[in-house]
Amino acid sequence: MSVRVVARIRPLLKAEAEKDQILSIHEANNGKPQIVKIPNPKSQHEEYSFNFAAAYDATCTQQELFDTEVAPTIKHLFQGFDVTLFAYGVTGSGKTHTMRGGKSLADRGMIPRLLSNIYRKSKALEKASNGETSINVSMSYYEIYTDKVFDLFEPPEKRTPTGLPIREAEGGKTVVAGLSEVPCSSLKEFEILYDKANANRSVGSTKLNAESSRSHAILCVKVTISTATETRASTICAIDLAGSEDNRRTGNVKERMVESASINKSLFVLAQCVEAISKKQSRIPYRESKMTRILSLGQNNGLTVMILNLPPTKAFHLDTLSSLNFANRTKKVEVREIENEPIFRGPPRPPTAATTNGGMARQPLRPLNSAAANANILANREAKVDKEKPAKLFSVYADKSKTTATGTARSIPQISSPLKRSAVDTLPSSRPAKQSRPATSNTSLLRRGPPETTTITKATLDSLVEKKVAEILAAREANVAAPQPVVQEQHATEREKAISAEVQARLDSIEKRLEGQEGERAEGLSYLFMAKQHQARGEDEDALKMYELAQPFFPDNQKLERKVEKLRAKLSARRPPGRKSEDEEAEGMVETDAETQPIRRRKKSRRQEVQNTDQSYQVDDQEASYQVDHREDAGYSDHESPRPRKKASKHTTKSRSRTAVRADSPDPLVDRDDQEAEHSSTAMATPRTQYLIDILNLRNVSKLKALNGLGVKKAEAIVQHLQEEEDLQLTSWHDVLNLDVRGIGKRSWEVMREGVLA
Ligand SMILES: Nc1ncnc2c1ncn2[C@@H]1O[C@H](COP(=O)(O)OP(=O)(O)OP(=O)(O)O)[C@@H](O)[C@H]1O
Repeated sequence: MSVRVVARIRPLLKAEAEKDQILSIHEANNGKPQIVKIPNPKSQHEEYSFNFAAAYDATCTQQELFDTEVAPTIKHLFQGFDVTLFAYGVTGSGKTHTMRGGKSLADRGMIPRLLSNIYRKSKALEKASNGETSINVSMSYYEIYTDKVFDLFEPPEKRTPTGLPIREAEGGKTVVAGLSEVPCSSLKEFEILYDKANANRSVGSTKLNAESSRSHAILCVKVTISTATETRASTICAIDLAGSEDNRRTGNVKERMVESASINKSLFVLAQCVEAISKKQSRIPYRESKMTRILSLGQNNGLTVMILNLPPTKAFHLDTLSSLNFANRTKKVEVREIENEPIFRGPPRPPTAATTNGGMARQPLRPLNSAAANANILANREAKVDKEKPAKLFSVYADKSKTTATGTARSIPQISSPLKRSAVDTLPSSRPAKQSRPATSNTSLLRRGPPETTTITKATLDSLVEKKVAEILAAREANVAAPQPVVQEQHATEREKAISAEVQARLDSIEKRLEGQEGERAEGLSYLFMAKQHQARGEDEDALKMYELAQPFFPDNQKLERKVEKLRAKLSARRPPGRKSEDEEAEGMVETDAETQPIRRRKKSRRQEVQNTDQSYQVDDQEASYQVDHREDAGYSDHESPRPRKKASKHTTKSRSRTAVRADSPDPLVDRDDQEAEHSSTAMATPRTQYLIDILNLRNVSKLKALNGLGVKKAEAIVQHLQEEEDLQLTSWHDVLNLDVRGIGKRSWEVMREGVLA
């Protein structure tokens, strides 16, 4: 099934005038309001039509939106399906209002209403089953701020600068390691917890929104239903994305610009992912931003609902058009509806450290041997007895149940992830997903049991660490999960069980180093992405600022230095720059830099096409989509909101392949014609190059074989060559090209590199 996309137009704000409204909602052929119309910014008498699953105008209340869009998903949640609910839109369009809402009963957003509903349904089910069914609710809440993940249940002062690492888990899911998961058994508890966590969220003031979210916030609510025979857990994730921003209008200062660059970059990558999915491309660039890795749109299982928030006025004209185009593509993204499997109970066995630890957000349940399942159930029971159940108080919502005392967020027991290895690690957990954790935590960094007392030699330690690093690199290379716990549980050997705290500490430090480097580089790359976007729109001053911000991250990059010099010269030669007209912005093509010329040519010819099809703005879904996509190609792909560059169908082969390389490259520094930047021995390796280097340094035939265009013989020849040069450690692309392996030339290395993330 596809992502359900619904549009919501927010009401006019005080400072906005009625005459400036540009959006209207219309009925589709089925008589339901589903169509959003917006004028062509260049020709007001023309309109574009976008057809969604539903469209809500400014009169839509929070209750109405919840009843029609969110409440139906709760049924699926209780049936064992995961659900993703996310709000998308430009800054100030109403995302936070929709998801979190205000304090009054009527203003409450989707999230508090969702929780209210979950608790109400849980109580009804428990009651109807005469106590045979028990339902536990727990949650994690985190933000992605400047491409780093922070636990919102932790106070900001406890944050580490690099944030929490994210990892691939089973089934391609992405999980955040070290995240708190907090049991929360009543609406009142939730309110306290949620308010406190929201106070930790990064919010700032811009000219477009006094309380602008500077981060993407992700709340994951896990509902675990246990009966006498089985336990099943499913998760609903409610995501309030930060909005894209036009920094000429936000009035952002340097700090805000940094946040903005990161927000825009992640949304840009999201748009690229959606485009790649809708075009059924083999490579979806999820990995280029943490938000897209976590959201994994199109990779996640379960229902996905996107609420497209739209500001009604023409001040946001181009942004709104961009959002509508994005949403139009998103509705074509297919998601798999896969039920989380229950865990059946079997003969009991005592709980082990691993079965009472482990567990991460959105971890799917997997069938297990009954012993493992039972161990956890036993642990759950014990946990229940031990745990002081927080008192409940319902007063605000329509929930029927009544309780008396209130708890505070502090009093809520907080189960920290096993990855943190805190004191609570030894506590039994109520999380059934942990049943699927291995009894031994030896072969994956995702699992960490309490320190074993067994002593092992330094050589063993080194070999274990090496093995672990090799696994991480292999998992990255193949873009798949690390070896799976269930299998490991069955095949664990005694020696592996002896992994000690010392090994874990060393692994931690290696991981931290890797994550830290990636984080810094990602930040630098986000400036480059922004710079490129600005430059493509002819916003040279902003582009220069972004390039300058990127410079410290790429200190020896001559290509970047040349760009900065060139832009400075261009700007100083220019008269004082005036603001461009909206028409020019829509064209987005005032740039004279050779780099953007292919796009300018493309747009011109496409604009021509639009002229020929202008008369047919159809309401019909298919046609509307076609028209929109078609027109979007005609010149709306480069306005404020980040958009991927489009491939042209009417170009020479040369220009097409050039564009394709750009779209495909994760690194703006390595456009095909710019590769000298990487060929320099001092340049930083791009992610793909780095992966290739890592694999080569491992000297592992099977990992090399997995790369594109490389047969066994060549892989063996490379490894043999590297083994002969025992001390050789490759550090750059230049080193790779200098390898003198028979039959492997520059082109072969390039093909291998391209195959790394494909
Ligand atoms: N449906 C609505 N009804 C009433 N007011 C709304 C509605 N939607 C948005 N608003 C108001 O519009 C303003 C901007 O909304 P909000 O902060 O939710 O935007 P946002 O999209 O989350 O922005 P950002 O991305 O900058 O965080 C707020 O003052 C909010 O109260």
